[in-house]
Amino acid sequence: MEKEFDTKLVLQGRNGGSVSRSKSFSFKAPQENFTIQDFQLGKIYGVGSYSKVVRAKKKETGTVYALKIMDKKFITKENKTAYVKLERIVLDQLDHPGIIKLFFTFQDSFSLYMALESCEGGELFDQITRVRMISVEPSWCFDKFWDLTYLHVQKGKLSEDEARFYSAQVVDALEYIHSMGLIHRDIKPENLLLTSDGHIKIADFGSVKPMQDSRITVLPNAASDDKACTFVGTAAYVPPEVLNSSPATFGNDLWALGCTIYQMLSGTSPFKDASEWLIFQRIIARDIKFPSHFSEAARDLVDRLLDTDPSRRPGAGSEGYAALKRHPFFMGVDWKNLRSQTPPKLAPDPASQTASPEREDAHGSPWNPTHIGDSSAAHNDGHSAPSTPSESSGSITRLASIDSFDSRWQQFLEPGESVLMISAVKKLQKITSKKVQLILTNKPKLIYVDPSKLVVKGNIIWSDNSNDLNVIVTSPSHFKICTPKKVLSFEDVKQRALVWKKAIETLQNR
Ligand SMILES: Nc1ncnc2c1ncn2[C@@H]1O[C@H](COP(=O)(O)OP(=O)(O)OP(=O)(O)O)[C@@H](O)[C@H]1O
Repeated sequence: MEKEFDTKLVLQGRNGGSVSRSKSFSFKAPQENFTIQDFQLGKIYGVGSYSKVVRAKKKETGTVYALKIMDKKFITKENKTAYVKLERIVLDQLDHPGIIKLFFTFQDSFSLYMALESCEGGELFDQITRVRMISVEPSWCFDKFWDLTYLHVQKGKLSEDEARFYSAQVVDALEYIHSMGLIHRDIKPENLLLTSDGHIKIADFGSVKPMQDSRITVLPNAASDDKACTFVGTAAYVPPEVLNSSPATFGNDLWALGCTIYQMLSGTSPFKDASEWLIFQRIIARDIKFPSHFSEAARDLVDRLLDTDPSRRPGAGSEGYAALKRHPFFMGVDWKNLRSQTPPKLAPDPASQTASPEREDAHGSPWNPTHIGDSSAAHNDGHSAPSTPSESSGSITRLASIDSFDSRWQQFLEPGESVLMISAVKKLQKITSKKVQLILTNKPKLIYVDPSKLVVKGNIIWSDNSNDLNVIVTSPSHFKICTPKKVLSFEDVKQRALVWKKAIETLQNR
């Protein structure tokens, strides 16, 4: 697949229209002849819809990279080739301290590998939601079993100073991305990564859209789709005009920035609901509630960024980013020296405090890469790399978006059936717990699936009657699904226990 990058170029000229010419294109980040055996693999940083990102130390040099591993067959099957090519070529040409750097790529028969700058600080999402020892929340303590959990109450949001620091760095990087004629289209706290010293880097250019006058060289077949009825990105951050099939603009990212700042300050995205459909209704109705602790400046900035008219969002008008940067929320920000400012202290990942990053993944066991690379005996069909959610997927929960919906779960649906809510959760037993994918569909059907073996482990018998099916929330992340025959306990690390309850009840009362 990489060879195709070497073919004919399409250069998109500044004055619109595209110019095509034949030329061998040389990447800044070279295509190397490395193999996966040249790296010592460590923990899994994260799992995307078509990739797995792993900490990888080059044995020869000791340099640590974030290796984005993509299964060729899966990418082809899912028609993601254009997205992968575009991400590769865009990252190759971007050069900004606030953007993940691509160092080199390589491939083998099964996988494509991108060696990215590693962000040891994890996702901004985790900084927002990370568990901290703060206080006991008495109202949640009615279940003795969970008492210990409540000694570790989540702070769940950032201070305004922290949010200002991070959002200024995002604004700075976004200004650069937009100045290059690119729309990122998937700005959200999961794609804002932190270096070990706490600075922000924008990642995941898999949804990027070059504008007509982009300064980026785009290769044939690498431009992402612009089909009227689909959107790329993630449901909760998608702007209303995209739902109305308007063409993409820089304003799309500014809306997502508004949602992200709201989330930093409140702990949740502004448009939250039990299903994509309900989220879209809220977005279209611009149904925003501002928590009372928001300062006047924060509220005003978010309110303006979430303007239904994309051209009125600060940063999108004729004044460009100057209008955004001089907003009172950013008062005191030294825009020229952002990267030399002292970042907020990172809340540590509890799992990594006992684990050495080279040797252990986030759950305390070394990642076994048997399913990747040419030399792998286990990799006989090429389907397993990104298509298995992995042992770390418990922390990669997200609502499905139309475009990024993970096709793995489609096999559990009948024709015409669609997913209303899906989470990687832990099914809690007396002393053990098991990672499962909990899936609620419009049938209605409520099942949980073993994410590694991709087999249904349980079918919770549906009833519209709350006497036969009800959900008891015992904490922000813990809930029990009760049927006359049994009570099943789950933990959703992304604290969506109430969302699950609401989703099930909404469906019962439809
Ligand atoms: N350079 C990096 N350093 C550390 N972790 C990373 C890095 N790049 C990605 N990750 C982690 O891996 C996850 C998946 O990566 P990425 O978002 O690029 O994959 P994707 O398949 O494009 O995802 P998506 O489903 O959002 O399209 C990220 O959310 C992040 O947690």
